[in-house]
Amino acid sequence: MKTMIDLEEALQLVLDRIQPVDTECVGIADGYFRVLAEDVVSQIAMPPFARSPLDGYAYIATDTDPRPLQLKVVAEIPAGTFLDRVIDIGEAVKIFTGAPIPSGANCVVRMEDTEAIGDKVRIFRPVAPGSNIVHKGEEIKGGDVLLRQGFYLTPPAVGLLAAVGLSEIKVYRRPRVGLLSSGSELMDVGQPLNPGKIYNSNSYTLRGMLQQAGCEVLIIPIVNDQIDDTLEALRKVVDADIIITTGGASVGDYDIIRDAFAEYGCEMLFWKLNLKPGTPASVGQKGNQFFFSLSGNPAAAMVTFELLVRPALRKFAGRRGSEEVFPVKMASAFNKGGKQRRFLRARAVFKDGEICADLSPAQGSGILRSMIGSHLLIDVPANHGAVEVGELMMARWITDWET
Ligand SMILES: Nc1nc2c(c(=O)[nH]1)N[C@H]1C(S)=C(S)[C@@H](COP(=O)(O)OP(=O)(O)OC[C@H]3O[C@@H](n4cnc5c(N)ncnc54)[C@H](O)[C@@H]3O)O[C@H]1N2
Ligand code: MOO
Repeated sequence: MKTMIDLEEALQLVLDRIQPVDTECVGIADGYFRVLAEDVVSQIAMPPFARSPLDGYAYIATDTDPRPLQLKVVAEIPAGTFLDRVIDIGEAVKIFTGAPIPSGANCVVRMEDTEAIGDKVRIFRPVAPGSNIVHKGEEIKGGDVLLRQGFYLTPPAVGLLAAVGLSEIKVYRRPRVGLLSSGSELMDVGQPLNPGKIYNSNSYTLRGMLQQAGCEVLIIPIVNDQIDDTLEALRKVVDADIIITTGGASVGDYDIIRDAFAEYGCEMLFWKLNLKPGTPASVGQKGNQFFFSLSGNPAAAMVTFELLVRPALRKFAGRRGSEEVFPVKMASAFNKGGKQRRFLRARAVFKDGEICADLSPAQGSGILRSMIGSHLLIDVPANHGAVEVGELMMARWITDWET
C-alpha cells in the first residue's frame, strides 16, 4: 500500500476507479442539488412571444413623430391575454408588463410619459421604433441546449427547466453514503456527558456537507474502537456507494479503522496524505464500494472531506468539471512554515478594493469553530516558509458550486 502520498496522486488513484452511479427520472421539484444525466434541449422559445417590459402603450412609432403625439386607444392587453387584431398608424393599445406586443406595433412607451384623455392618449416623449420590446426567444431559442449532462442543478437551473415547461428530467441517482464515527470516547447528543467522553460532532458536520452535495446519507450509530463492532457496522451499509469514517485513522493502539477495512475485504489504495491537517486519511475499495477513513479531528475531517471526498463524490454523482483553484491575496500572515504542505482556513474579505483571504485565528486540526465563517482553503506548499500579508496564494472554495 502506498503511504504519505501527494493529494494529486491520491485523487488520481481514487478517481480512476470510480464510475458514476446509475440514473433515474424525477419530477423537477425533486431535482434540486441533483446532477443531470442528459443534455436538456428547450422545446420552446423564451419568452414565447414578443412582450412588453413596461406598463404603457404599444403603437407604431416613426422617426418623425411629433411631440406630443396623440393616438386613439383601441384596446387594452393585460398580461395573460393577447390581442387578436393588427393595429394601424394613429392607434395605440394600453399594454401591461409581460403582455404580448400586438401585431403591427413596433414600440412601447412607458405610462409615466403619457396622459390618457378620454379614448385618446397623449405621448409627451415619443420613443424610437423598436423601443421597449422584449423579443421572442431573447433568452432561449427553441432547440437551444439549456444545460449539459453532468450539470449540478442549482435553484435557478431548476427554475430554468420550469421556464421551458419541463416537468421531468433524467438525473443521476443520489450517491448513497454511509457515515460512521468511530471512537470509544464519543457520545451522541441528548445525554449528559460522562467523564472522558466528548460529543460526536463529525457525523453532524459531514452529514450536512453530504446532503448539500446531493447525497443520500446513511448514519451508522457511533462505533467503539473495536474491530468486530466496526465490521458489524460496515455490514449494515452494504448498499452504500461510499463509506466515510472519522477517527481511529492514525497510529495509536486503538486506531483500528484500516485494519477493519482490510478485514472487511478492502484493497487499501493508500494511507496518509502528505499534507496537514488530515494526514492519516486512507482509502480502500471493495467491489464498487469505496471506503474513506478521515481523521477524527473535526477540522481535519472537514478539510480532507473537501480535498479528497468531494472530488470523489463529484465523479460518483456524474458531475462535470472539477474544483477550481485560483490565486488570492492574503489579508493576514501565517508564521509557522513547515516541511509539509498545509491547507489553511480563511474567510474571504473585501479589503482595499479586492477580495482577500483572512486566516481563521485558530488553525488546529481539532478546532471545529475555525471552519465557521471560513470560505477558503489556502494551499501553502511544503517548505514555503511564512505566509505574508499581501502574498498571492492559491486557494479553493469550501463549498459546492455548479461548474
Ligand atoms: N503518535 C502519533 N500520534 C498522532 C499522529 C501521528 O502521526 N503519530 N497523528 C496525529 C494526527 S496528524 C491526527 S489528524 C490524529 C488523527 O487521529 P485519528 O484519526 O486516529 O482520530 P482520533 O484519535 O480518533 O481522534 C482525534 C481527535 O478527534 C476527536 N474526535 C474523534 N471523532 C470525533 C467525532 N466524531 N466528533 C468529534 N470529535 C471527534 C477525538 O476525541 C480526538 O480528540 O492523530 C494524531 N496523533
Ligand atoms: O493531520 Mo492532523 O489533522 O494535522 O492533526
